[in-house]
Amino acid sequence: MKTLITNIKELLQVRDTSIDKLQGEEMKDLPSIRNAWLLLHDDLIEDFGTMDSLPAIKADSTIDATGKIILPSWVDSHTHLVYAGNREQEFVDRIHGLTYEEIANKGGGIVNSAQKLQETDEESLYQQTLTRLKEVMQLGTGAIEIKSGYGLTLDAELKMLRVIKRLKENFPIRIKATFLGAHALPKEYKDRRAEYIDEIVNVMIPKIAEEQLADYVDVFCEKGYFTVEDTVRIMAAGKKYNLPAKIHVNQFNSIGGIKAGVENSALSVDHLEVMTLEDIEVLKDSDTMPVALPSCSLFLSIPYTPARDIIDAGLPLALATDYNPGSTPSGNMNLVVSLACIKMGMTPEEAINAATINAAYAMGISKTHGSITKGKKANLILTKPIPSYGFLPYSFGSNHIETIFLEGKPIN
Ligand SMILES: N=CN[C@@H](CCC(=O)O)C(=O)O
Ligand SMILES: [Zn+2]
Repeated sequence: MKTLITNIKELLQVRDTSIDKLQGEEMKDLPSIRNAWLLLHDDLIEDFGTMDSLPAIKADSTIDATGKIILPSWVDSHTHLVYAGNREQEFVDRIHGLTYEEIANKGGGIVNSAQKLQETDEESLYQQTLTRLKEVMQLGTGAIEIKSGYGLTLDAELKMLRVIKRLKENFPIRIKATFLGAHALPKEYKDRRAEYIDEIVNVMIPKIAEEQLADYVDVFCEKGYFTVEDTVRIMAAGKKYNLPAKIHVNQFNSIGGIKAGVENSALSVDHLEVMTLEDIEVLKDSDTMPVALPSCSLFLSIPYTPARDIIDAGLPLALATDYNPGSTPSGNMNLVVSLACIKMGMTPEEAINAATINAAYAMGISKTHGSITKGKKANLILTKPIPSYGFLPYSFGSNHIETIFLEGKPIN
């Protein structure tokens, strides 16, 4: 099946050779072709060029994209899409003055979600999650990482990971699963944190690896949650089972999680709202992708990741939503791209690079996703008629998407 798209006002993020990631100055450049054509063959990008050099192509269908822009679909490399119910009450508690930390200390937060999830059967959890997945696909997300971490028992963590596996099987979106057993200390392990880490390392990771339910491991490395030492133990256990790390670090405090992540070849270090000069220094010359989650900063009223300091130091940066019931009940990558420009001083070019090619790197799929490159997946956003690509982050809160193509097929 061949689909030809013609008269594209601008085809964005065109890369002739597949690149892995962009860093520092490179992020300022967003290569594009104006007045372009694009040919899709089954699920892949076959070819593209300028309209004045359009060859004779026998396509099964042709789409005229006059006035419209095409870019690779968003890649959301950090989400907690599987959860039960919601935490609306905590939202209201915060409006009344309680902090995220105070809510967690009185039994709310992650353990609250864990209790709800433990009481929810797998089918209901699957149904609740697929509603969210369909929603983010309509918002232009064409690849997504999904974490466990609201189970906190072997059975409940397996239940979450099985839901992710079913989603992988049933939807055209690319999904990677991350095991986040160390998201919060379960109540039953109060004052026995080392024993919970033992359970994660000796029981949960081997079982999950045996059932091939995860691609990565994660830890919430933060004061009051898990220490750098715990994080290192879990990353080492993950490595043994071929599960690289993607970790939560520096959300509220800088405690050395970034250094530990880099030393253990973490694929990404995520959150980074609180960064020291040393944290930035340690990321230089590493293969670890820093990931910012600006809609979490918006929702919790906490600092935004210092994108300028990171990029101006020559580092790469990726953007993701962090979609979860507590700190970010939104999976809208369009909003994330806008916030990156409005609140983090990123240019539209930097933000789009961060939400496509660098985000693909952060979930280990930059060979197949994140740019318009021959042979990559035909996962695309076709916009409505808009004046320019800068209009996407500028005109925040509006939906500029006309059609989403996943694996070469329109899904809306
Ligand atoms: N910070 C840790 N985990 C999630 C929030 C989890 C929750 O509050 O339910 C995050 O990335 O923001
Ligand atoms: Zn998160």
